[in-house]
Amino acid sequence: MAHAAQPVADAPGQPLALHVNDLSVARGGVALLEGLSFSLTAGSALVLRGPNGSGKTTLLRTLAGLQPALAGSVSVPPDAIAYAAHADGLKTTLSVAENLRFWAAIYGTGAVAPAMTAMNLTALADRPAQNLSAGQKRRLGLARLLVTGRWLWMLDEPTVSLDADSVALFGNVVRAHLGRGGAALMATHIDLGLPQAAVLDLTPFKARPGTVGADGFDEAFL
Ligand SMILES: Nc1ncnc2c1ncn2[C@@H]1O[C@H](COP(=O)(O)OP(=O)(O)OP(=O)(O)O)[C@@H](O)[C@H]1O
Repeated sequence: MAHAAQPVADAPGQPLALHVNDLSVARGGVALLEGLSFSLTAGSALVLRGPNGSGKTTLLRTLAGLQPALAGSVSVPPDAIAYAAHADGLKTTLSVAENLRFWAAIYGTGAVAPAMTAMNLTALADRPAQNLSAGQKRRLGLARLLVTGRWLWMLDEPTVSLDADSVALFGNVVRAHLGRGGAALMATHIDLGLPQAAVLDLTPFKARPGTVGADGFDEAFL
């Protein structure tokens, strides 16, 4: 019987760590990955690799709590995770600074100015998000990570639309996050220049053909 991944709190006094055990994930009623186990500790990064359609986004969505797992356990609850998806999720009529203040209020943090500085947004602080270029929107979506105060970042192709300088800027942001004891799990084809990053190839965890995933889960609002 399929069941959702069970969040398990990290043991008190232990360093922050993500432990994924025997996880199976599906999308659209088709099982994609099965028997996946890995760990990610504070201060480190893990890059997901696998061909298009192999399930990198599906795995990140599952860990972030946007869809249930078919089986397995995840040691970190979704509310410890900051997820930067393909979509930037901006409030289009709010300015850059207002977007960040909005999220900072949601997450209970206040550090908007450093987030704008880190992603080179200060000069754009008063511009409505709907008037930003694609790369500027992406910079704002990524700056949001900094105001979440969450230690575990999950990044789905974070560098899409970014120019070389912005990729380097974001690499610095992730490095600083790791240096503060954060961690990052990411699907990316671009080298962010993270010496701490390990690679997890999802190919060996491809679900057997014909394996049927959970059905009837409504993704319409996710
Ligand atoms: N909303 C959806 N409904 C049904 N199937 C979907 C949906 N979204 C994605 N899929 C399918 O799920 C599979 C895994 O997609 P996913 O986006 O997780 O792969 P990926 O490894 O991130 O791919 P890419 O490298 O192209 O970004 C693909 O076959 C895709 O067509």
